[in-house]
Amino acid sequence: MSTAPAEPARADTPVIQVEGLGVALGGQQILSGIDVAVGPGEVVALLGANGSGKSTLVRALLGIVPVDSGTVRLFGQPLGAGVPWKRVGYVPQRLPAATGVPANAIEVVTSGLLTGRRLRPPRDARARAQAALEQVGMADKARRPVHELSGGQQQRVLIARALVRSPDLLVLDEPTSGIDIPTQQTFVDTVQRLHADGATVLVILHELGPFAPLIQRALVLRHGRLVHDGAPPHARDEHAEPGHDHTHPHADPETPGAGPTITIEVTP
Ligand SMILES: Nc1ncnc2c1ncn2[C@@H]1O[C@H](COP(=O)(O)OP(=O)(O)OP(=O)(O)O)[C@@H](O)[C@H]1O
Repeated sequence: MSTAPAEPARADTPVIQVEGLGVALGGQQILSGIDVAVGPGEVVALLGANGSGKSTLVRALLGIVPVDSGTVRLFGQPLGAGVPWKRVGYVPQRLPAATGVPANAIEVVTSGLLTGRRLRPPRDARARAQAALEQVGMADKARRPVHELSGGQQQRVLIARALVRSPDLLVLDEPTSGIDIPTQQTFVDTVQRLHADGATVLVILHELGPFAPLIQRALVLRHGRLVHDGAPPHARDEHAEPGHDHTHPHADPETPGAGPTITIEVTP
């Protein structure tokens, strides 16, 4: 088989391009028929009820779970060694508070600078990692073992680990859950700065919350299918209060693509 050189990505090449994506896990179809393209510089929220497949979609995009059907391209390259992974930052869903990770915060953040086979971090890694910790308000905890940190602090370390790469594509799985409000705002400001520098952001959110001013477009999943791709829904005022933790779109399940009438309900 010939191995043609990868085509250089054009400026208008979608950063994320998904066609006919299907994922099955444990014998169960989790995602079906997902088509979506995210262009350079877009900030897109991924919404949907618990179990609708948001994390699975993000994990499939990043090659963490296998794709059963369809294709995924990042920066114009099919998933695999051709993807410029160095340009991708990922913040996974929050770790449980008590993990046995035998590393301190700055070591975890520095690991964000290791890519591919390169096991030696760049010379300025320490300074960059310290600066990233500062951006999430954790500079004073750089040498604290991660397992001694609270769940919210561990999440901030994972965010710093993604930020230290100065990613062109930042993918976040519920990044602000378990983080106090002032820190959430600091983090949103940081994402805003990355966006202003041209980064593309895909963020799974339970509710738009402090991210609302940044979100230009929302994708809503329901039972593993995309039912909305367009304007972000408005939070219902009477439900949009702290302490409410369940989010789901109000789309008719039989009418995919129901459009801007979708609202987010946040129930106690
Ligand atoms: N490794 C797996 N094996 C089998 N089923 C899985 C696996 N991972 C996820 N699932 C199932 O896939 C469905 C979608 O899960 P996923 O975590 O993607 O949903 P989600 O929308 O991110 O939910 P949440 O908001 O609760 O994080 C769920 O029914 C889940 O139980």
